[in-house]
Amino acid sequence: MAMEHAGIQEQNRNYILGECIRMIYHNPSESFSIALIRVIETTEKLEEKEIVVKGYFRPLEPGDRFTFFGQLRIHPRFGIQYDVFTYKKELPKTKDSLIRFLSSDLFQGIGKRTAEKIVNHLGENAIERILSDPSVLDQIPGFPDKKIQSFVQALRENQGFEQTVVNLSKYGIGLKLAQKMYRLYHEETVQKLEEDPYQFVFDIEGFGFRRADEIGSMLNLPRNHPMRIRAGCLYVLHKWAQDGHVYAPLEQLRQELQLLLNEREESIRFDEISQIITELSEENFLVIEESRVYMPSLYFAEEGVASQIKRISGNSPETTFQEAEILKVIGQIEEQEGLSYGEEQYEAIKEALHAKVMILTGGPGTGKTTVIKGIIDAYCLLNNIDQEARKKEFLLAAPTGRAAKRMAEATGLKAQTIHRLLGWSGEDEFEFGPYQKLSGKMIIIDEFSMVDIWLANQLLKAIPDQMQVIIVGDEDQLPSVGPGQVLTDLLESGMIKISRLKEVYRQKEGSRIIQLAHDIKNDSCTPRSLEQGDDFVFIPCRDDQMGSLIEELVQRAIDRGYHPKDIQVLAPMYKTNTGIDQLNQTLQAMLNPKSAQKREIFLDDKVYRTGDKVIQLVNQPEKGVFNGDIGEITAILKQNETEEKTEQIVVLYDGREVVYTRQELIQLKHAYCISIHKSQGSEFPIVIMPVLKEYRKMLRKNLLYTAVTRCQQSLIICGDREEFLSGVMRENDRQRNTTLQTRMKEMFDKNEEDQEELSPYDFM
Ligand SMILES: Nc1ncnc2c1ncn2[C@@H]1O[C@H](COP(=O)(O)OP(=O)(O)OP(=O)(O)O)[C@@H](O)[C@H]1O
Repeated sequence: MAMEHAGIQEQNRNYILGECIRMIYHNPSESFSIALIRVIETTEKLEEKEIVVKGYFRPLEPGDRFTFFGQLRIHPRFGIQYDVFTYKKELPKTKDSLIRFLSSDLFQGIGKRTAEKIVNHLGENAIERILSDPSVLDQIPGFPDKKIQSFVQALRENQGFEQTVVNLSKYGIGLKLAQKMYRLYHEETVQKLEEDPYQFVFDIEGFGFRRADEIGSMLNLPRNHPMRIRAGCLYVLHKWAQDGHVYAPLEQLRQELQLLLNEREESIRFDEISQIITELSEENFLVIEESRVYMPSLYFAEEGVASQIKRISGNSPETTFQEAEILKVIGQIEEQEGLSYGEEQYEAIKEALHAKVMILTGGPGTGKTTVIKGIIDAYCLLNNIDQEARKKEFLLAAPTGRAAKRMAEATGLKAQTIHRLLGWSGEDEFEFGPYQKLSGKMIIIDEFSMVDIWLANQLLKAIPDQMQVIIVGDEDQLPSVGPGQVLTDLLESGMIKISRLKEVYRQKEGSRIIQLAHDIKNDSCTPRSLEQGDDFVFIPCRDDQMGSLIEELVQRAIDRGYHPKDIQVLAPMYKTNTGIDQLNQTLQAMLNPKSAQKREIFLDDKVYRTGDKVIQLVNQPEKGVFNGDIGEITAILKQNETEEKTEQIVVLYDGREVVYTRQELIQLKHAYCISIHKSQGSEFPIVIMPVLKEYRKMLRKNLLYTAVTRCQQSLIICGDREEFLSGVMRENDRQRNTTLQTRMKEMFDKNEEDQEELSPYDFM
């Protein structure tokens, strides 16, 4: 930000005027470029005659002259480079060069004579004059309107973005953000910004209220301008949603807003703020209910979840069974599976057979997956459903690909991500919803703690009246990334049948991992919980020793016969000294070092090579890969080796190959170490988990619980014992502002008082 604001005083900034020798790299999707230039003139302390420039700019042609404004940096591997903040194409300045430029191939239909006329009439800054007011061309004799139009268009295309970049840099806006803005408003970007900088807070991700506010000040917009207060209000509300809340308390919203708006000792009054909040609610930009303020999409999603659950619960299951019949089939299944269900497990299966909507909950290893399989088997035996029909009658889904895969492995049936099940298009559209419902007899959704209020609403809307719904999850896991705490609220609403599993089955004999998980859950973690066991060890270690300790631990696991993909390092933060990024570099160098046999491809400062373990960062339903999927780069193909004549990177996910273009590489990250948030819904044989002082602000009960419960066989926590013990005592961020519990009660009470009344949300 400090650097971006340097753009405001362009005159005083250091620059390099240079001529492009050649492009080294260009990523079209982000317009990220690296080029080698010859230095013509510079104010930087630079002795080199050639330098690599790097930043978000379009590809340059050899010979193009630009002035680059930026900062010199020493790259650890590539030496001295120039990080470009903004740049300016050097327009031809002399009369002759201007005529040559305007009559070049860039501008169809402009010959030398017309170019001369333009320059004679408009002078040496003809281009700037035409761009700021194309009507100046009316003065040119013999220049027909049609030709003017196409010329101005071509000139704008050629100069527009660069011109916009230069103008935006006066407001401290860097190239990357300028590109996003330009994509939306093209040549009108600067005009739009100068009319209403606050609008961009909502239009453009990464354009914060504070930035808008600074620009507002530069434009001398009054500080109590309604646009400013409105943008501030929605901004504060968005922040609450980003923190997981469904609503903000009105009083707190007002106070935060007043603080935000009066940071520079303005005196925007409470009543002015209240007035704007009322207006926004009248215009449906927000919803006020009693003393709570909601973004409309969140308000309606909550209403939707409550009303859909009421709708689905309103019917009875198609068939019911006698206890004796159930006992008989359970006996059969127990024999077949070679186990004996515990009391709670048996009750859970029985409840599920008869419930319209039920939640199956319990900590790790309590048998949730075993019970899911039991429910399906019992249902099929009781209803005479054969193996083929099973595939149609049960819908199995989970929020992540990994969790869905585990369900599929456990049940032998197809399981998919919720997004895929609902036919998500990749935009905001779903194939299945209120007008086209899913079909089948029963839906089972695992890892429900990860489902936010928006997705829960979307899912429930698509469930037909007759379908039985089994929601499975552990409320002590991290809450959903998106707003809401749907699982917790549904559990506490008292309106849904719940089967709680408490007895632990996994590694029953002396598993320290499971013991530790339960100690965390029950707030009874002490130094004894960290004592060594067959499957657990805590290794004390200083922050600065962590990198080499983790290398050593990984090496030891490999020596014991584990494959690197079975070993997962989990950490909470990306950018710290021993953050995820740094650990990935260390582990990549150790597990998949550079070699003549391995191809490489660079993205920004990262190198990806064949054999690298990578994680997918976003949902890509059309390719069948989802956020959190982990795979391995199996091939890197050059342009001339592919039919499409593009560079390609092939990643293998559980036996399935997915092809990425170079532009799509930003969807991947190295996965030797991944974030605990991204590990939700996955399990790994060996988990190594650093716990350091530098992670302190992230260390919380539910984060550590989630990490510990990802481990199947061996858990190694290393670092600071005190940080771990105080982290597990730090209350998790479960206290999210939501009203789902109340809505469930209201909705169900309404049902009892007036069975016939339908809520408008039944149709949403
Ligand atoms: N009644 C039982 N008798 C014997 N073993 C059992 C029983 N129930 C579960 N198990 C075993 O305990 C282990 C954990 O069970 P399961 O995977 O179903 O639990 P879970 O609650 O789904 O765990 P997680 O959420 O951690 O994946 C499995 O190895 C399973 O075979």
